[in-house]
Amino acid sequence: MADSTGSAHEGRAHRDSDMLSLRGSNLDRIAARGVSVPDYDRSAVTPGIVHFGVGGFHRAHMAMVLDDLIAAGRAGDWGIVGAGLLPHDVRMRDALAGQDHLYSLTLKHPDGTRERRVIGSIIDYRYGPDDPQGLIDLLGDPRIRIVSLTVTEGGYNVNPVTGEFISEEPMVAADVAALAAGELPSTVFGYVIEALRRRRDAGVPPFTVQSCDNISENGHVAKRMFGAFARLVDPELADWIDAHVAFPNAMVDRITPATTDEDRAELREDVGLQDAWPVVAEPFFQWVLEDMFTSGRPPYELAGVQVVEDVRPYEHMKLRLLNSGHQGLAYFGLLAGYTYAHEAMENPDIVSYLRRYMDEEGTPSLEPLPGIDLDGYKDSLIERFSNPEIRDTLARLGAESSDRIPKWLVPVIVDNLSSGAPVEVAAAICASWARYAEGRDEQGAALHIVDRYAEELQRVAQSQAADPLAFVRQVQFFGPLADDPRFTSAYLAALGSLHARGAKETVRRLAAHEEL
Ligand SMILES: NC(=O)c1ccc[n+]([C@@H]2O[C@H](COP(=O)([O-])OP(=O)(O)OC[C@H]3O[C@@H](n4cnc5c(N)ncnc54)[C@H](O)[C@@H]3O)[C@@H](O)[C@H]2O)c1
Ligand SMILES: O=P(O)(O)OC[C@@H](O)[C@@H](O)[C@H](O)[C@H](O)CO
Repeated sequence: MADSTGSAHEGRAHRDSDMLSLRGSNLDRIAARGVSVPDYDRSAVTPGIVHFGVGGFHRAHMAMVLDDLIAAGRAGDWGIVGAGLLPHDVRMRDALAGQDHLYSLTLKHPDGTRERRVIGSIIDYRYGPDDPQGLIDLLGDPRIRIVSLTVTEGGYNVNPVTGEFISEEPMVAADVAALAAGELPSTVFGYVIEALRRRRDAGVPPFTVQSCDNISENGHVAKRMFGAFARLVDPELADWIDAHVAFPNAMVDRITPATTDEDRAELREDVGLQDAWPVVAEPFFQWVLEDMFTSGRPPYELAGVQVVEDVRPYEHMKLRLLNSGHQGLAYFGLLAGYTYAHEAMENPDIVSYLRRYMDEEGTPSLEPLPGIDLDGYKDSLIERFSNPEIRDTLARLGAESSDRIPKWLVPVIVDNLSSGAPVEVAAAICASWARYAEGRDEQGAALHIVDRYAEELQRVAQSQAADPLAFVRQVQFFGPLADDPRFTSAYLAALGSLHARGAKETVRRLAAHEEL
């Protein structure tokens, strides 16, 4: 395995004349500066995986695992070809193309230590619109045995109320029409389904579709959504996919904030390395993966992946404690005037209120987790959220809330209402989203809401002075919660307190179990 090199973040200034650009021919010189580099022959690595959605997370997680395995001589035929479909993906195409598809990964420890390495497992990158036929041909190549995804929660096109595929989504409808007319696709659904059709017709075994997104039962969701798209195109193909293509479930975990210019500058100053798009992440890593693959898989377990029969309990633990905990941090934190996750975690009331959510509401909604030290897990979440080096922004955690709250937090509330467990803190988190969606902070400054439904959310939130339940009556996000008095009484108390007393005092009361 390629060892990562630990070093303190020294702030040592490298001069411009000293600067190394990241490319294959510079790897020895980069290694001499204490950064571990791929010590395998990258030209001998052949493609086995096409990954859609090469962002920060894929490069901090799955691509690192493949880099470890290739370095260990166990996955030379599992090189990754990245694929991007959205207009902004040209930036990733150009950044990677300019550096032989290499990039650096920096793990930031809470004590300021950095572990830096160069990852070599991404061997090529295709931006779909440049050459759709080329991408389809690649997906049809028998060497490609896995198509993996980090296309975000919204990328699966699920109607949050019905759980069904949104077939009228314009890009999707256009792709269904394109495939019916024998034209090339443009969405991930179109590429994957058309490639599977071609493989079936050519007698090439199908690839596995391996989701790495933060969605409960992500494999099942992917199977249903890709299946629904296929059914719109060709019901027989849909039946064949249903019978022959594996969609394993997975729980994935590593906090990976968006890369900043400071991260690029730190790399130049500390190492003298010029990387167009480095990745930074926390040291913690977890990947629990269902062992269900259509055409083989890399020996993931040799690189620290937990390959198991049933992922669901782990997924629920993570989505309902970590990701819902992030939602608990984001809106209260932003309203209280914090910018970074670790800054908000310096407020002991925020820590206690989050712990109350995890202990009293997240935990009772979980199924038994034999062999898991749940208290230790929750302690570690508090530590991870508090890591001052990660500089994860509350804005990142609070973006696309309409994809996150319904998938992570609403299920906790629904389960607890049916089991009789408490929902006060989860209802307060919903209220913090509603208050945040009004678009003004407590000083009256504008909040920049990043959400594909931002306009509608803001319009509804601004009507809640007159109609305080308006926000949770949006059934597309909250289902029938507005009809349950146990939920609405807690929600209204929290929303009223946020308006009357502000976020910090509301959190203090929640932490202290005081009336709102
Ligand atoms: N960042 C983390 O801490 C983290 C941790 C665990 C899991 N994840 C999962 O990974 C996902 C991506 O996170 P990231 O930090 O890499 O984000 P990112 O913004 O860096 O990358 C997201 C990628 O997905 C692509 N994408 C988005 N919508 C798409 C669509 N409809 N079709 C095709 N491609 C689409 C984007 O173009 C981009 O390439 C998250 O949404 C989450 O599900 C992230
Ligand atoms: O990236 P998202 O959209 O799934 O959600 C934001 C964060 O909660 C998430 O990225 C966590 O950092 C991550 O799930 C940790 O593994």
